[in-house]
Amino acid sequence: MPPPKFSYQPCREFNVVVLGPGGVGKSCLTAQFVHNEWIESYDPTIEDSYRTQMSVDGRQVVLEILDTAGTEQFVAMRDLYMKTGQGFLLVFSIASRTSFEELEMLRDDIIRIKDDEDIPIVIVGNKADLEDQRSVDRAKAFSLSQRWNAPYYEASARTRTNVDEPFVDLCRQMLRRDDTHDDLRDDLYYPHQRVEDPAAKRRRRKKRKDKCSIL
Ligand SMILES: Nc1nc2c(ncn2[C@@H]2O[C@H](COP(=O)(O)OP(=O)(O)OP(=O)(O)O)[C@@H](O)[C@H]2O)c(=O)[nH]1
Repeated sequence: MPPPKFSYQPCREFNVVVLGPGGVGKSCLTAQFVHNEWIESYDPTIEDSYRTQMSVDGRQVVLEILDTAGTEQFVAMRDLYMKTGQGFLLVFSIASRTSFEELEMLRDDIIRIKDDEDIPIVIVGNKADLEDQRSVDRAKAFSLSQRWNAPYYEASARTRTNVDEPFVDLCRQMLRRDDTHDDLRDDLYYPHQRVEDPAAKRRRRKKRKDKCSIL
């Protein structure tokens, strides 16, 4: 019998930033995702970070999640974390039209600061349990999602509905982007070499990504 084949899958680490206006449920979504806990009280965030590990399509991913402040007085740090973020969860409340309208400006800032139109973004309409208070039509949110080419999820941190899905989707986008950039880097390293020994390629990639530690 031939020996089993092992394919090396390095662990990836990504910085995720959770953005959105104040009170839309960014902290609650993050706490549900990371710790499976529901927070009833409202305590405006200044900045909290979480580290968590997950498996996406069989690949190990470590996420450094930054839960940011939605309240105006704390937004001065925005430029800094937009620079370091590799994926963004843009959260609004389906019960607040203004929170939805504010997302446009946030995305513009991300694109301006990162100088890149193709950044991994997922839009989350939170508080979906408050259907009777809905003031943002699903169709409106979907049309934004199409315009930005960013997936849209309706979620409820309260009922833990669609809490994991946006994070997983964002991971997939970041992994895809990382893989593409790897291939581009490989072409730069070996401009004349069309076919590289696959084992050498794997060793080189392993060197680049071995920084990831298991939590
Ligand atoms: N009904 C309902 N309430 C929610 C949901 N998510 C959060 N809340 C409530 O909304 C309030 C604000 O939630 P937070 O998670 O603190 O909001 P935030 O976006 O982090 O707010 P800032 O820290 O000011 O940016 C809290 O009282 C939560 O209990 C949800 O899915 N449904």
